[in-house]
Amino acid sequence: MKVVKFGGSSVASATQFEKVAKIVLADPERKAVIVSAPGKRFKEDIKTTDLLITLANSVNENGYDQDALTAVLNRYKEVIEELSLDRQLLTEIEGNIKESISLYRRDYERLLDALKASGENNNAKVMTAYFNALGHKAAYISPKEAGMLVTDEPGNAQILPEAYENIAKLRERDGLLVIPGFFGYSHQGHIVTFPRGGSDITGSIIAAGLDATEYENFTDVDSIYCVNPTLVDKPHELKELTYREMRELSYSGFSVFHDEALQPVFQKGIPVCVKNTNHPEAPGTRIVLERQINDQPVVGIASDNGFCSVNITKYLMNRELGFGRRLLEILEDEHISYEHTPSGIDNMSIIVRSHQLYNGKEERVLDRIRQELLVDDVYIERDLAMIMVVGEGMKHTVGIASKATQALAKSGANIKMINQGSSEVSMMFGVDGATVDQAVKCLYYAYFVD
Ligand SMILES: Nc1ncnc2c1ncn2[C@@H]1O[C@H](COP(=O)(O)OP(=O)(O)O)[C@@H](O)[C@H]1O
Ligand SMILES: N[C@@H](CC(=O)OP(=O)(O)O)C(=O)O
Repeated sequence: MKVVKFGGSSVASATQFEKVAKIVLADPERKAVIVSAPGKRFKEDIKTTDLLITLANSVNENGYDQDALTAVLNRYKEVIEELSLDRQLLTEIEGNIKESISLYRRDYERLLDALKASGENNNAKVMTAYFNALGHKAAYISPKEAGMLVTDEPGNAQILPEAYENIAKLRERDGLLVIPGFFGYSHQGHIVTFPRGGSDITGSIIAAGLDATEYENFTDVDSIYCVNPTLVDKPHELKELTYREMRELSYSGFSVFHDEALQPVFQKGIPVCVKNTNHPEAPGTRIVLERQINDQPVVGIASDNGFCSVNITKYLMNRELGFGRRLLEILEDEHISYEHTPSGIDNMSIIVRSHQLYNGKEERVLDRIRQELLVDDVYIERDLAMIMVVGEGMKHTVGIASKATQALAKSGANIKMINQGSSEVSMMFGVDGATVDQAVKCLYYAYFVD
């Protein structure tokens, strides 16, 4: 039994729906179909999720922006009309969106989650109607019916362990199961969405719950490439990656597969195959527990912007018991998660995502560090980018770091920090945000071309 997830680009238009049906029906093992909300049809297009966010932002005491609602409805209208589906579906979609607006009008966080979730929810209903119209038995399964229980954190849901037992019961159901991605329900009865891009997470949870033999993730590229294909022309295709490699790469910028989507399948050892809806014959990339390490120690180079570093200096920091703990406690108190903590004997840097330090939080954190830890100096460095060089083979290969530092020097990027975890599956470099693209290109040439 396979679980198949189709990303936003794969369900963006009637033509894409036709490709999806062809793919699903070509293999009787494909049992559960997870769909995203309609994504971009062309480069400048706007994803339905973003249209829904605009709609949520327009809601006030007096109503909402009718144009914003029309923009959302048009995405479904186009598909319903072109596939000659029952127009009643569109009326239901409109009713469903208006109901969410009137229910949550005074609670922005819940409204936002309910509207964001409606993007995938309504698309799953349209997809089910399409399978039925083609004469195939398919049922729309709401995340509530599937028992997708999640934590009650709007926009940041995490699956609860009891959800897996609920999902397992779906194995007995006949026909295709069409399940909307991106959200679940909390014990409090609220719709709660996963982080952006979270339909990948739903697919992985359903695959684990159903004990699938494979999780197929259909997108708009033939495979996962060794660098972001928008940065380098025709980079190397990756045939196979381990879960650990993929986790590092997706966390660090390979947006093709959500990093939080690996845990559920990893725990069950279910292989993931990333494939192209527009070219399903291509073998795609398999993500597995172990792979044969070949003579290519580095498999990928990922990068991400939007970090900042809180740099702290205190003489004899190394002798002060509990310094690190108290510093991290301040961050915990302020609800800030950190990414890396490179350190020296008298200094420590905490790398955090910049969006967490806003609305006066930055000043409060600095003041607390000064007053509670009596540091000699503390300041924040913004606009940092992190580059991650990843590969299971790195730990057995001499000279990986020197190759990287030479390539970074050649690119003109100034290395602000280097971090290598004990797993030795990755090496991180912090550079100025403005220099990161050129840096990645030079690293790509150093490891994959030269
Ligand atoms: N290393 C990479 N390999 C393949 N695609 C990548 C990589 N890094 C970033 N991407 C981007 O990820 C995109 C697919 O992800 P996404 O837009 O989320 O697709 P979907 O619509 O299927 O959810 C690709 O079009 C590509 O631009
Ligand atoms: N539609 C949601 C969830 C998702 O996973 O979408 P996509 O498959 O288009 O990345 C988003 O845009 O975040």
